[in-house]
Amino acid sequence: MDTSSPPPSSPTRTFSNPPNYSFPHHRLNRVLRNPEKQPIVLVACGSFSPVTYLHLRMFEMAVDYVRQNTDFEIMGGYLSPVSDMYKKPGLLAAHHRVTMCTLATEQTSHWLMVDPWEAFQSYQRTAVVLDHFDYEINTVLGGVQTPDGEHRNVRVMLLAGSDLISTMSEPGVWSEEDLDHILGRYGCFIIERAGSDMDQATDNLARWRHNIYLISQLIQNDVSSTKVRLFLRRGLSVRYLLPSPVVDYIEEHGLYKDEGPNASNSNYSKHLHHKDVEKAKAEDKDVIALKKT
Ligand SMILES: Nc1ncnc2c1ncn2[C@@H]1O[C@H](COP(=O)(O)OP(=O)(O)OP(=O)(O)O)[C@@H](O)[C@H]1O
Ligand SMILES: NC(=O)c1ccc[n+]([C@@H]2O[C@H](COP(=O)(O)O)[C@@H](O)[C@H]2O)c1
Repeated sequence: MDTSSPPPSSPTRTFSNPPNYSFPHHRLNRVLRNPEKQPIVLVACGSFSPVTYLHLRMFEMAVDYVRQNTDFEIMGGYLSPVSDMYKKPGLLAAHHRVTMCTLATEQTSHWLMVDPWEAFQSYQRTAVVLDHFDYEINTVLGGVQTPDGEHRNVRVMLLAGSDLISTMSEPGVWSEEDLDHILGRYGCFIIERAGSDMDQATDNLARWRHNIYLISQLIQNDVSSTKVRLFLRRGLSVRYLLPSPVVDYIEEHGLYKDEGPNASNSNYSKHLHHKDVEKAKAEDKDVIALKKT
């Protein structure tokens, strides 16, 4: 899939919703605690196949960073699982991924939510996904209020790992207009990821530096969905790497026993990111190590 085709500008954007869709906002905080702060919402886009504790930890790391280093106040956090049309290897059907994310957020967090908007329709670029959040929160819901009842617009911000941000310097993956839209208009928090150099990842994004917040992982965690899928294929335990309800769901439905529908997807591999090549190499090494045991 060519993920870099040029966007329409957001003011004229119209959004197509999946059938029976309604924007989840049951945990969105609608009143700022501190009127001096700028209200923000965190959005993590990804495969979440399956969701891991690390995906959830990213939000908690962002909370600590925001409190200690910024004048933002976080009003809510969303996981936005990608569409099946993304056709990434290992991508399980959207209904399973959305259910696992919902189990994880509803049962282990009191503030995170899952938005199934992009999951249940054609592929939507990240710039469009952020516009959708902006539209739902600021236009449809009318933003948030200060304790005195004054209206405030919420700033939508992307939350991502440094591997994702490093793909922003790879030709053909993101369009320049989308980068300007995502990093110029919205901004992002980048979580350090083992094996991905944060400085290198952001070197080519210098013009948007003021909108890019780098968050170091003080406790290193390199759990990835790829490794979890590998373990499951090999019949190894993944308990305590993922929330228990997610492990139970995987077991009940016998998920990830084989490589999945997009295992040798040449369409995706045309745009295979550098990080995926590295992951595939690491996975090969892990398979060899596991075979020896
Ligand atoms: N260990 C990690 N450290 C930092 N960020 C991470 C980590 N794992 C995932 N992320 C981030 O979480 C977001 C969602 O990622 P995604 O679901 O595609 O995860 P993934 O674990 O990289 O998946 P896969 O292994 O299938 O490629 C991305 O922004 C990704 O960079
Ligand atoms: N041009 C784009 O909008 C673009 C390009 C690459 C990845 N992404 C997004 O990044 C997320 C994670 O992708 P990967 O799992 O391939 O790293 C997905 O939600 C995907 O839609 C968006």
